[in-house]
Amino acid sequence: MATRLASVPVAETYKVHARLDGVTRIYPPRAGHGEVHALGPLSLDLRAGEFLSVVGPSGCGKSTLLDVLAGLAVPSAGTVEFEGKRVLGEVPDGVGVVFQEDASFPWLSVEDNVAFGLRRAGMDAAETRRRVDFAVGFMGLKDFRRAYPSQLSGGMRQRVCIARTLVLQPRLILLDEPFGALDQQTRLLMGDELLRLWRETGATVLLITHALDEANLLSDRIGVMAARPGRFIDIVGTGWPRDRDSRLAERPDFGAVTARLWSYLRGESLKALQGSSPPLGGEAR
Ligand SMILES: Nc1ncnc2c1ncn2[C@@H]1O[C@H](COP(=O)(O)OP(=O)(O)OP(=O)(O)O)[C@@H](O)[C@H]1O
Repeated sequence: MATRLASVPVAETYKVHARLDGVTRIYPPRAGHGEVHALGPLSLDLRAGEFLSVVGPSGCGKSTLLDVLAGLAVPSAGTVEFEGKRVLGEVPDGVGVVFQEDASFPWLSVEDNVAFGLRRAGMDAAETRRRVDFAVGFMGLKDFRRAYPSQLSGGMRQRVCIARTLVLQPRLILLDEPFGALDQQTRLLMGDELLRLWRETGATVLLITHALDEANLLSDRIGVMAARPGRFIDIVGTGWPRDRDSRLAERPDFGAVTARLWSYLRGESLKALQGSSPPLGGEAR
């Protein structure tokens, strides 16, 4: 039986884990540019314990959606809730965020990087050690715990960043293109790691990605966004088993889901390139 980081899997406690309701985000004008209507109106119910990916053309508002859900950006209209409480301008307890860029601190060893957030929060040394040991072992970094980021590959540095989020015992994990800078093979292996993390912690996961195959492989549902301002065109359910891994791509029915995603995105990507988009409803529940 695998060790769970969260003591009770979220799916046993909540049905809807996080909710965006009629959310828009408009960036104010800045030097030489008018305001930017980046997002919405958009609604989404994130189901407890699911793995949901979001895909969409470049600049359609995916990162803005994640920032608003994480409490890192305040919506211009609409509401955001996590575990039934309003999210108001700060990352709620229980939410962990992983970004694309290598956010490890180069002057700290792997274990000090992983312990950083816990120490800053004033956690006692014994509990910090227990959690760091678990996260370092879970992410396959045991032999590198005293190494510095400059001594690690890009994939391993990204493991450090995930371990740093994992020690916070997040019940909702938000990832913004976490594997964007990695080569294809490392990306596939990291995808398998992420699936294992999702299964064994029982957390809810929302992943932003450009890679349609990655979204297909990893997800229970895939939200497809229209060109800016980002709204959902559709939420595609994959129906894949929970104990999936990258071998899923060998199934004959795998390609049909990716093809469906691409059929949506082809037109939207062209619109994004041409700088226009049609009015859409934006409801996805
Ligand atoms: N701070 C800001 N001020 C003004 N406009 C912004 C700001 N941040 C983002 N934008 C604009 O909002 C739109 C959505 O940006 P966002 O980064 O959310 O899109 P994205 O889908 O994540 O893009 P990509 O796929 O290229 O990473 C873009 O047109 C972007 O230029």
